Amino acid sequence: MQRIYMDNNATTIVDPEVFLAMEPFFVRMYGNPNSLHSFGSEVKPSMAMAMEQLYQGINASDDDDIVVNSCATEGNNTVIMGIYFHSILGGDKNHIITTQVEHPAVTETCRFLEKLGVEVTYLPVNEEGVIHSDDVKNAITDRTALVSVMWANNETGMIFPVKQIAYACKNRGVLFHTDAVQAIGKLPVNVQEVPVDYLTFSAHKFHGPKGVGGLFIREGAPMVPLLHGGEHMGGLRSGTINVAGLVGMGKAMELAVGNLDYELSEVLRLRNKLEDAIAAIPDVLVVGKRIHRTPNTTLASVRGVEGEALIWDLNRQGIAASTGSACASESLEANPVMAAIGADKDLAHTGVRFSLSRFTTEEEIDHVIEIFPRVVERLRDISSTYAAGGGPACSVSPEQ
Ligand SMILES: Cc1ncc(COP(=O)(O)O)c(CNc2co[nH]c2=O)c1O
Repeated sequence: MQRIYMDNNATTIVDPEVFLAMEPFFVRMYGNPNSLHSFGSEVKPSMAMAMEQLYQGINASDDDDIVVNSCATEGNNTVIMGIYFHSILGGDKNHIITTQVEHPAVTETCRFLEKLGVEVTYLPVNEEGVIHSDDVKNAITDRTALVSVMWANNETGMIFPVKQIAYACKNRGVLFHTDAVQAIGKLPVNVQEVPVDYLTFSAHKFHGPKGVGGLFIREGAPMVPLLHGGEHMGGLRSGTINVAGLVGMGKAMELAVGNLDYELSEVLRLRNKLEDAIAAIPDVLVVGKRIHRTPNTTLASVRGVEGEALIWDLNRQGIAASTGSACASESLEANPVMAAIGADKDLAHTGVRFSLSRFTTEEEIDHVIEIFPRVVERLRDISSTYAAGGGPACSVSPEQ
């Protein structure tokens, strides 16, 4: 059976060019870059080139730092815990601002700090799943140590007003972190235009390898390492660097930026073609206006069909998608994003997310368009909660 991968916000295929770039560093040039002998020194030029690709990819200046780590979860933890040690434990601040729809790598780190006495504001989102920059302005106090707001949401694809938020923080002298995992390779990310202090990303979200990520640190922004040990990354992150991963991430960044026009045209067209077909099904609503979303993502609420049942049935048909619900069962927690946007109790368990990539083909989209309505109809026929015409799923209707 032909399998179709539509879950690129979870992880992506490694671009073949990336794999080729990495291969030598597993089998021929495998030295530890910290070693003084030739096995160590011979890998340094390739590492330097990869770092340059990362700097160019987000338009970072030479005075800024990019710390290579294992993933965005590590990067998010490093920023938030580092601010705790620097500005809260070691300073007169005690407040962090974030949103209700951040990835758990941000929200769970904040919840951990609340146990240590830190005050955290989780800004609510509107029916589209985003906040307004004024929400941040109004939440900042003289005790605020950090604002952390994602560039784009992994479940809805909704894009946050990070430029306005960055300037609002700058004007109040508050440090700003953005989790850019779902923006790199889908949107232009330029840290000269958006004055963030910290920015995190993960290679496996833009066709690089799993297990390597990056943390951008603006010149002058305080940094307390999460991992201590040997002298690596200038003392900002101990641990022998993943040379092959860094080389792969650099190449992936170069390709991601180079394919941005394709992402914003062809991937967008294929996503919209799929979304139009999904939105045409009765009692199905797509979350968020397209103009405010990343070009590859669709989150749909399918009244009367639990998200988990939907993705399992799609999986049986060879189609890999993900649920917008953390889990579908009534007895388990509804998806915080769906709950946050005001979806009613039933709808909070019915989300299905499709996320495309530059490797998604028109034939694959046409196949999903053919299969998806049949899956919905089959599951609704056996649904105990669905009656046709059950009314709109939530307040947001699909927009062009
Ligand atoms: C916005 C965002 N931040 C951080 C992470 C964590 O990245 P990691 O540390 O490399 O794992 C993810 C992964 N998001 C998803 C992982 O699976 N489905 C997703 O939507 C994410 O989407």
